[in-house]
Amino acid sequence: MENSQFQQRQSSGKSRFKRVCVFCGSSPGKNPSYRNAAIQLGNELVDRKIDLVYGGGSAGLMGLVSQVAHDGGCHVLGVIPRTLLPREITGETVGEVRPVSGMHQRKAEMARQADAFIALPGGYGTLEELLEVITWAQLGIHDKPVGLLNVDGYYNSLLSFIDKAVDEGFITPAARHIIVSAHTAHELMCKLEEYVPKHSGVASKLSWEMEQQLGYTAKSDIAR
Ligand SMILES: C/C(=C\CNc1ncnc2c1ncn2[C@@H]1O[C@H](COP(=O)(O)O)[C@@H](O)[C@H]1O)CO
Repeated sequence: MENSQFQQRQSSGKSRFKRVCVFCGSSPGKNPSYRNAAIQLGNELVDRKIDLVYGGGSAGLMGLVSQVAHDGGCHVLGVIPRTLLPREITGETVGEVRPVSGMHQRKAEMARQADAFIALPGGYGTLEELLEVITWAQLGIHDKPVGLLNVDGYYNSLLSFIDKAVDEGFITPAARHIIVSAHTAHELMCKLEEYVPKHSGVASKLSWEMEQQLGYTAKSDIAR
């Protein structure tokens, strides 16, 4: 994008993204900086008028980011597998709740709805969601930006591992570029606004068997 266009958007509080998907811990984590980062990310979404899609519920960091975005006037969409719908499991979801039939459908629906992805600190669920959208980008299923909020170096060891995989020839340098990381929500949002994909998907624009299995037959739904 032209630099002047970018500066214009920045100063008008507008973003290139209409809706961002946030993956994050269903636990708050021990370090208060994780909770602060979730709140700051929520505030960034509010400032930039970006809607939120996430895994639903009020648990951990998920609850914080969704509450801040909702309180600030953003539309919040929680995508929840029906089995997790009872409130005693995930807690109350603010905004709109979209029940889906399972975990795979949840990830596909979140991906379809979002223009970009951001991972805050989290555990297995967060890692799985993050690595899946990175893999989909590598394959050319989508070219949406993927951001990693590396709060207090939480993801340093993951990034080192990925760099090792590049050195060892398992990940291409272009695919390494898929991950945009930063230490603060503001810095990350600025980088994502400017992100231009460098990788060339091996099978982009194909009608993906996976999408069909998941019930999304429209080719461009996720790739938009
Ligand atoms: C099932 C239990 C608690 C409720 N847990 C979740 N509620 C909503 N979304 C969840 C839950 N667990 C995982 N997710 C999804 O994965 C990410 C968080 O996983 P993590 O392992 O905590 O990092 C999150 O982005 C959600 O989409 C009782 O055990």
